[in-house]
Amino acid sequence: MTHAIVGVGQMGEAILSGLVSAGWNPADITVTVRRDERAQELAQRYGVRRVQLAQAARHSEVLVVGVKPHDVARLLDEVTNDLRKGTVVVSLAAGLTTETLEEHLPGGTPVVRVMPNTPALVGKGMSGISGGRHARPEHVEQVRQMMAAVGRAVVVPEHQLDALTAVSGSGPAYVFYVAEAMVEAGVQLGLARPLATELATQTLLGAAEMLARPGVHPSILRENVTSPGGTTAQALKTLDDYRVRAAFAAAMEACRDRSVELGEH
Ligand SMILES: NC(=O)C1=CN([C@@H]2O[C@H](COP(=O)(O)OP(=O)(O)OC[C@H]3O[C@@H](n4cnc5c(N)ncnc54)[C@H](O)[C@@H]3O)[C@@H](O)[C@H]2O)C=CC1
Ligand SMILES: O=C(O)[C@@H]1CCC=N1
Repeated sequence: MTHAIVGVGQMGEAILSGLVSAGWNPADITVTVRRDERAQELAQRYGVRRVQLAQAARHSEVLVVGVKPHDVARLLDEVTNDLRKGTVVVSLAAGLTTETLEEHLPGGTPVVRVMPNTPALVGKGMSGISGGRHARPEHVEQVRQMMAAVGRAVVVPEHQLDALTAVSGSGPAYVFYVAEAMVEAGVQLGLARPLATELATQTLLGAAEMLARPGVHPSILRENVTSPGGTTAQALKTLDDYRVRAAFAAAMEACRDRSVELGEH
């Protein structure tokens, strides 16, 4: 019995890489990909075996569906006749509800919806997890353990997954966006690009580690950097003048709404 990943793109590979780095035996993981070169690449990089979709459906304990939301229904329809009774189907797709997923699978199939993020690649992922109608607590726990191997994983009521997507699923992109903005601004100020990149990256890394310590709050950490009448106060006032906080609220609301919309089709 294996864990199968069907559709190994950005997110599927991040989870695969995280699991192998966490010590999972590659022999226990199969991948289903369309292109031969991709199969060879994944075999070389992680030591995993490629299987056809029907075989993944027949022999896996957990089948992770890592294709784009609009490809999920077609894939589940293809899988449904071969699916082993008891296989837990895991969807990574933004928006798609467990109810929709269940409609494309044999009655009684345990379905677990996961909203991961790409830092799973480096073992620092953050996943939200919800079980469908036929997922028993042990199925949800099995998936939680898989995602906990590549970072942190929380079980949440399904209606919260759209909002969770806006914070952690899409969140790494906001951080990369901030990193880009800081690097470009540093270059504008006359710093060489490699130096600006090193300064911004190490600053984000250090700040994130400080945030992750128990009992701290972002507001206190920010205050600790902000000397009265000093440089940071000027920078933060300018961010407020540009309504960056409001922009985050609007961006994350749009993200949540798009997740809901993806689930409606
Ligand atoms: N990229 C991210 O940061 C996150 C993505 N997700 C979700 O993960 C899923 C995948 O997203 P990405 O990895 O970004 O997309 P991607 O486009 O990088 O990967 C999807 C992969 O599925 C493959 N594929 C499509 N149909 C297939 C089939 N029938 N058989 C085998 N392979 C097939 C494609 O060739 C591609 O490699 C999406 O549903 C997305 O909503 C969730 C959280 C974060
Ligand atoms: O942009 C997307 O739709 C996916 C889901 C969360 C992150 N990436």
